[in-house]
Amino acid sequence: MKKTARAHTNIALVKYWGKKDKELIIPMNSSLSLTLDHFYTDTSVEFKEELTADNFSLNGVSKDAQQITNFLNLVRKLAGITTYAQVDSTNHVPTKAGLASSASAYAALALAASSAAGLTLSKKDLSRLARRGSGSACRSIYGGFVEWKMGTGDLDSYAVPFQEEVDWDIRMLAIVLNDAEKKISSRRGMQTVVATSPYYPAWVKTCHQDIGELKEAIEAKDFERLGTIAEENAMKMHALNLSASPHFNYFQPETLVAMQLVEELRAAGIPCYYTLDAGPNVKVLCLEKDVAQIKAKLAEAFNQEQLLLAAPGPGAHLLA
Ligand SMILES: O=C(O)C[C@@](O)(CF)CCOP(=O)(O)OP(=O)(O)O
Repeated sequence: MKKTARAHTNIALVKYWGKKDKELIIPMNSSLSLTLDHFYTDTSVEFKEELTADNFSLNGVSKDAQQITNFLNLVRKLAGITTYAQVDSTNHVPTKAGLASSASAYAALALAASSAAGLTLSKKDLSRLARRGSGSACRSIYGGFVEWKMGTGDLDSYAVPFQEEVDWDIRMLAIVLNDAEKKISSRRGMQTVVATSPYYPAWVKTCHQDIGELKEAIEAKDFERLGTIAEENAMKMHALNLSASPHFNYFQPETLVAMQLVEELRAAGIPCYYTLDAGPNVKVLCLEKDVAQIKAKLAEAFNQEQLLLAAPGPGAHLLA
């Protein structure tokens, strides 16, 4: 039976940037993210006896299905089936531009594939399954503020909702600088820093502290504190990249221009903070009431269609 699921991407405020176990995708530290409404993936899966291999299409274009097959093998094992599947995915996320399209993609695939295979997984087990596709995907099973508890292995490394109903006018304004493929994949980037950055042990320690303080800031609705923690955590993550060997970074000239404009806005009294992932895009954390002024300032360097506004979004759910 064909099943279709929708999952939204999430942006980490305390980042996942390094694996303890590459095969099972166990992280070196816990992370905490905000699921967004604007960017999502719709994926349908149908297991069909007549297929002789898995078929995969992305945005209507047939793609290599190897990664999908590796993931579906986990589902087939759980369900005790050997049938191949037709998988069709539509991404409403600028692909591979650091907007974590893999997060929404694998969360939607986990839900659609497990449902189509006749499984009714708990959200915990759905999060564990999504994690095997892409680490950050385990957080997109839930909406709002979500914590990925690092755990020690496959059984206890999964996301839990921290605050699914966000009654706060917090917004994320993504400045899409370049929706081309990013230079260094997240997978390769984090592998390099774990192996070579002298700052890596300090990163793990600081994330543990940041998560505790971030939770306090969310509970207190202290936006300045939340923004400061998120912005500084992102900079610490990118410091790992700059201190790796070979060093690398995801910045483009426009990335620094965007960061500077946000700093000028803050100096003018508008609370807004930036975060960056494995791409040149800058995401501005702000409050609904300040969006117009922030967009006006960013217009100094970017046109309006580059500015994508997102609010807190829902967890993964079946559409059909
Ligand atoms: O989302 C975050 O916590 C921070 C990042 O987005 C980068 F800034 C990491 C995303 O890594 P992902 O694509 O999940 O890696 P995978 O497990 O190797 O597939």
